Amino acid sequence: MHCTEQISHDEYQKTADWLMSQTKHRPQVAIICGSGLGMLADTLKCQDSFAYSDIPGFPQSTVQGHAGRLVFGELKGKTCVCMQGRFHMYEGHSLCKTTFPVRVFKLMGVETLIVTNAAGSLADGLRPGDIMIIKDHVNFPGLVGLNPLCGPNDDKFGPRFPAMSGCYDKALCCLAMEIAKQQGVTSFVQEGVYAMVGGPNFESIAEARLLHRLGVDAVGMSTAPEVVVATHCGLRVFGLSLITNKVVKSYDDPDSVNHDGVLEVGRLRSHSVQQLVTELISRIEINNNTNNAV
Ligand SMILES: O=P(O)(O)O[C@@H]1C[C@H](O)[C@@H](CO)O1
Ligand code: HPA
Repeated sequence: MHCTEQISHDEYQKTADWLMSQTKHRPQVAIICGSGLGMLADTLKCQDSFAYSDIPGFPQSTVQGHAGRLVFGELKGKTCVCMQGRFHMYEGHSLCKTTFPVRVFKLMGVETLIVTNAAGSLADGLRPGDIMIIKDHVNFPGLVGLNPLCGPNDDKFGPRFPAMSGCYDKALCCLAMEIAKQQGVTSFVQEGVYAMVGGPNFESIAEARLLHRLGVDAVGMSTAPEVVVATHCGLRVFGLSLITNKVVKSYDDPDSVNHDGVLEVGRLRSHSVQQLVTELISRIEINNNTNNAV
């Protein structure tokens, strides 16, 4: 399923053209909201909003906590587009479909992608409620060939063999840490490595121990394919995980994770996540790459 579906350049372009015919906003920054983090769109001013079901070519969100709405608007002098709801491989979408919006954003002129997610912590120093700035990822599905870039390469988007060594922009990570200092929240903001697993089940204890031994700090079920596609087409990427639970690593630990708990931590930390992302966006430098504006 993942490697056989192909989406033509024209299909991405049609969706981008349709959106640009419906809104006057020309976004420079795109935000993908993780589980329970849809409130990031609430800060946008002068909003134009579209249900995914009304956007030609867009997949549908099926997960609770992912509203399924694309919101355009202004934030601190930047034009943004925000996905209130992302697509996951475990929903049955092909990886081309889960990452479809990223290429549409590229065609609309977006330069910077901000990805957010809910994740479970493996590192002992990461607690529920902490914000982890993603410095790198382990794309487990990608390592076994479940990669949105499988199939014929579209050279108009990027090269056949893109490097991923700098896929999370170092300068943006540093800027976010600096902002965390200025906002006085360093006690719950730190950097780490995110690993994507396929889901939809949470990890077994043996799996959790394996991930821990491999040096993974937090685990989730998304983000890496979006970042791979964004990096391939030259977008600058910033990512953060909201740690919503610790991953159980001991057979003696009676704790157990569930999706409602994940969403609840999102609600509790929404203000801090919003403040960090808002300030980051206000301080991002834009190149005003207008090649795709209509
Ligand atoms: O979209 P994200 O990665 O934030 O969602 C996480 C992973 C699962 O979809 C869900 C589990 O609670 O939250
Ligand atoms: O513990 C987790 N594992 C995988 N994905 C998750 N998303 C939120 N928490 C978790």
